[in-house]
Amino acid sequence: MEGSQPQPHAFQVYLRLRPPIHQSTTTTANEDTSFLTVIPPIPTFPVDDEVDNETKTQVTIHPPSNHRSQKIETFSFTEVFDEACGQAAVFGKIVSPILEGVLKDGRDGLLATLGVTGSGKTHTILGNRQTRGMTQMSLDVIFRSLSDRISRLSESQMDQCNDADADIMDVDAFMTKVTSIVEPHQIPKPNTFPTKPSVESQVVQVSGPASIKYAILMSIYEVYNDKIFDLLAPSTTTRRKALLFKSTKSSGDRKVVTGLRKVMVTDLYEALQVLGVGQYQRSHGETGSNDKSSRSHCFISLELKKLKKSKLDGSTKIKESTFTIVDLAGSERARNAKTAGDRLAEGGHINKSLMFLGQCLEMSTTQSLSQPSKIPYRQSKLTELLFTNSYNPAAEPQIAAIVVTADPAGDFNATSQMLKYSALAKSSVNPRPPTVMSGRSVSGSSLFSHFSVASGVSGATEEYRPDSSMSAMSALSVLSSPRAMLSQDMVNMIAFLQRQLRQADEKIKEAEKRVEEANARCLEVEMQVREEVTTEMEQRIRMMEKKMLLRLQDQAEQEEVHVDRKLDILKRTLMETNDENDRARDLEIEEYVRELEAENNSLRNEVQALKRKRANGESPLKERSLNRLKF
Ligand SMILES: Nc1ncnc2c1ncn2[C@@H]1O[C@H](COP(=O)(O)OP(=O)(O)OP(=O)(O)O)[C@@H](O)[C@H]1O
Repeated sequence: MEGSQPQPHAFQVYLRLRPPIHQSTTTTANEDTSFLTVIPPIPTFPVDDEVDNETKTQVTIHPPSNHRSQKIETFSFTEVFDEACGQAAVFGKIVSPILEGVLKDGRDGLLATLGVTGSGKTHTILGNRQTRGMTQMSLDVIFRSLSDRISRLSESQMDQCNDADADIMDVDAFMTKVTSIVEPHQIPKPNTFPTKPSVESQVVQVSGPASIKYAILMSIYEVYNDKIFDLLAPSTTTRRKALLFKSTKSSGDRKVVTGLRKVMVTDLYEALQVLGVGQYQRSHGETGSNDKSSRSHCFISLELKKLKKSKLDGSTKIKESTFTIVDLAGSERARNAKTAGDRLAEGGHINKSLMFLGQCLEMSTTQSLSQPSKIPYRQSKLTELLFTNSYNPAAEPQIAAIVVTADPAGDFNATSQMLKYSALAKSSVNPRPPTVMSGRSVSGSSLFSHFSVASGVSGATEEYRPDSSMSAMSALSVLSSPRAMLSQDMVNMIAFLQRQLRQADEKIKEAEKRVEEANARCLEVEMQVREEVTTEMEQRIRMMEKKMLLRLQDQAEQEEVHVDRKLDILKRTLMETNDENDRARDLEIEEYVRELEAENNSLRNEVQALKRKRANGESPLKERSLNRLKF
């Protein structure tokens, strides 16, 4: 499964310890000021032939007794080089494999040193008066390996491979130009560079027909206050022009430093001349921590142009590979460095860029190389320069190594901080207070002779008892004296701890399996309960529906009876109303009839009376009354 594979890391990260140089006047020869211990390789049980039992990969740091945290931390690296390791050993283990990749496979290579100020970064990269650094040894190996294949670029070839607006120059023209600006005596002479250690045995066999040639271009630049400056283009004015880091037409997605001066060199002597100019031009300064402290991140770039002539049309195909050597400025604490003004501002820029580098390194140990977008390397010029080409998706990733340098007797806080973000893995333990074990109290002198480990989820506790008679005090002195040789007892104890860890691991896995099974069972039960609840609910709903229907029917019937009753009342009321009306009308008619009859009677009487009067010959007035009656 892809996710479970260990992720490839952008860098191999090595740790190199600096030997003590100046014995403090207040420190006696026996007094041990070191807070750092290299853990001897743990023998594998049973002995595994494939495991390199000589390679040291871990260190522990023990805080000074007055430090607020007494946590003992362990850091893992690709390999740890102790104080006794010289330049040749470091070169052989770290740089030789990179050079093989560059010379044989045409890959890009990167070597960088990282560490607190004064921890030995520049010493590793450039050496000192007596010893060569990785740069001189690399140049020596490159020229020895390519010897009679070294060539110069023709004008047209220069145009062909100049993708970054570079100022490509022959070394003679370059030295003439430089010495017209800089006093020649100020530039370190190549013959003052040491010749030791020798690298004759490290020569890389380059295969292919002898017609394949190589041209070598050298450029040196620095990142100072987050700006890139060319160290091979000395200026007559104090104002230097910063260079751009960008992608060009021919470089595609890959970013390159544009406008750089690139000097064509054909042998070690010429290369050392160019290196001398770069070293002279680099920003240095005196600080409280280092009297010749690097105040910038210096990049030395060696471009190998592989020239292959076509037999068909005589044109030259150019394949490029670059080996970049980086001497980073050291992180520093202003209080220790006793800096002010420009130096303080430089220190701020240095620390900031190193903080970003730390973030990128930490993330690159947890991220897959296939997810480069998640590494925040665009935060500073330094991280962009270091990481952009490591993650170049268009090309094979470069072979990259970081050498973290540390002074075991230097600044504890700064060094532990540096180890924290550069280590490939880390763990820590807090010295434990007296513990109650198996019903017995373990305290004081027996704390170290009885070592307890809670094993796995069951909480069972196993005890470690040393085979030999190592006393609590001697165990204590081993733990507090990092430089002391670790006894067989300690090795046994570590092996015992490893066994315990393995057991705990197995128990954790078993417990995880059980939790998974329990989860599955829970899920099953949950499904069953859900089904039962659903069925019961459906039954209840059906019953409720039935009840509701019956109640509605009841209601409807009652309504009907109620309405019928109302209708009856209405009918009755109507009928009663009609009867009363009829009776009233009849009475009225009767009354009217009676009135009419009365009037009739009175009229009849009047007619009788008139008739009688007429018969008796009475007046016309009386006749008129008679007419009215006729009418
Ligand atoms: N492995 C070593 N063997 C011998 N001397 C060493 C070693 N490492 C460092 N030194 C010496 O320690 C001193 C400080 O080392 P160096 O200048 O390389 O530190 P640095 O990490 O580059 O510091 P800065 O970041 O301030 O430039 C120098 O005198 C150097 O020669």
